[in-house]
Amino acid sequence: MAPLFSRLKTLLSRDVIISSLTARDVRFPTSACGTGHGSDALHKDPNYSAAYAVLTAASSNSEGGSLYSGHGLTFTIGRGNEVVCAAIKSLEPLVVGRSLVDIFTDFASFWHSLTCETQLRWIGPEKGAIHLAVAAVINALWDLWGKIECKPVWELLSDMSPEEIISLIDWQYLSDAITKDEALAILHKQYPSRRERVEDLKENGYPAYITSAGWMGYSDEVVEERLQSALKSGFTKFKMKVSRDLSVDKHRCELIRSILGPNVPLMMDANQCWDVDEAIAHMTALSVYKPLWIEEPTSPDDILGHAKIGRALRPLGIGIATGEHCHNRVMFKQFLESGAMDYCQIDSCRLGGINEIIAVLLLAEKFKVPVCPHAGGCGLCEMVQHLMFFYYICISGSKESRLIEYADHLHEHFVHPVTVNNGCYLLPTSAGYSTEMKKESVEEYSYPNGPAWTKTIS
Ligand SMILES: C[C@H](O)[C@@H](O)[C@@H](O)[C@H](O)C(=O)O
Ligand SMILES: [Mg+2]
Repeated sequence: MAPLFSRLKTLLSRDVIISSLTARDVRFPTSACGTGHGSDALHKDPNYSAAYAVLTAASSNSEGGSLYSGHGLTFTIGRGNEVVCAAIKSLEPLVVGRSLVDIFTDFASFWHSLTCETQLRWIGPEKGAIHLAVAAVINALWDLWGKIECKPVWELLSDMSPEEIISLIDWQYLSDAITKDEALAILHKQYPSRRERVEDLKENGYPAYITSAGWMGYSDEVVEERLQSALKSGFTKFKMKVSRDLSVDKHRCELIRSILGPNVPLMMDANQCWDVDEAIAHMTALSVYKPLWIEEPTSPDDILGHAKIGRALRPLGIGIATGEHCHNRVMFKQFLESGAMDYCQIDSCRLGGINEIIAVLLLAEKFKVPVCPHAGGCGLCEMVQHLMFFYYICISGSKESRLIEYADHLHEHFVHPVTVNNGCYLLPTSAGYSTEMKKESVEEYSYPNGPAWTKTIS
């Protein structure tokens, strides 16, 4: 029996079960009054939202209240939230009544039981609203586990042995690209030096780039003001949105480069707005502004298209970044194996939560593609910090070419929001996955009956 699992059995008896699962539809009116927050070429009016899953755990033998609660979420940009909340409710019979010890000591089987339930899998499999719902539930379980162990999730993961980490993954569909032995070798390589990297993180944090200075809907004045303030607070790397309109993009590039200078790293994000050949033509025209990468240049499902764009743009010094809409490990496997992705942008709740994300982090390491996770949104920064700290400590062993995205929105609604100082994420110390939202925020922004919405609607 692995040490972590025996310790878990001393902390919890088998009769501690999941006693309830609720889904709350929490939406923030970020697009109200045409603020432009979060907007891009295709998503012009996002209302950043969380399909918020709350799990409670209690002893099945007592009348008493719950012992623990875990909070998880998946990110949507508004109306889709109702579909994901309904999908979370559909998972309830697979979750409520299950023993926590059974779940955590064979987490891969539990994960598989959610993604492969014989009738629900038809509306995926492992994609779309049902997979987002799995992510919310799995994220809530990790938050719960961290709280039981009194550790932030990055630390819970980084204290696991390579074998324990491997046991979290559902290996189905992966064996042609990475074997368990190869994954173990990656983890064992970094094992002896884990402590050094924890110390480094405590001292220096982890470098971030900022997105929220360059949303599509911002006026020139707002872009300028936000860039200046980001520079002042210590950011040194930036991302801007690009669109189908080349003259608008050139104008914004001129503006942004005039403020940042020619050499500050600048990323561009097209949010899927071009066909493959259009992407090549558009980015060739923007190459004078020296973007480090072009993100989501075309359909997120078009692996061969990304490969073609990459072949055309790499000679111009532009890499291909994608992944925020890449819905499962099988898609990532193909992107990585075919050289269609230069920066791997896992999303903390597009994939089915931490268990599947670890599989992708290991795949990316095997194919030597740096991971720069998608964040921002609502609660994504809170989650990805744990994933990147774990990735650095246990898998990559290096910060080179690997950045965490940061956007400056909605952190105030979380009980333990991220702390970013001088352009770097700092190590979180509170137990769990940083996913718990403030009760008053959940009430205020519950859709459609929370005061924030009744005021807007009436
Ligand atoms: C609608 C959203 O804000 C997206 O524009 C955002 O997630 C973006 O793609 C990003 O990379 O941060
Ligand atoms: Mg993006």
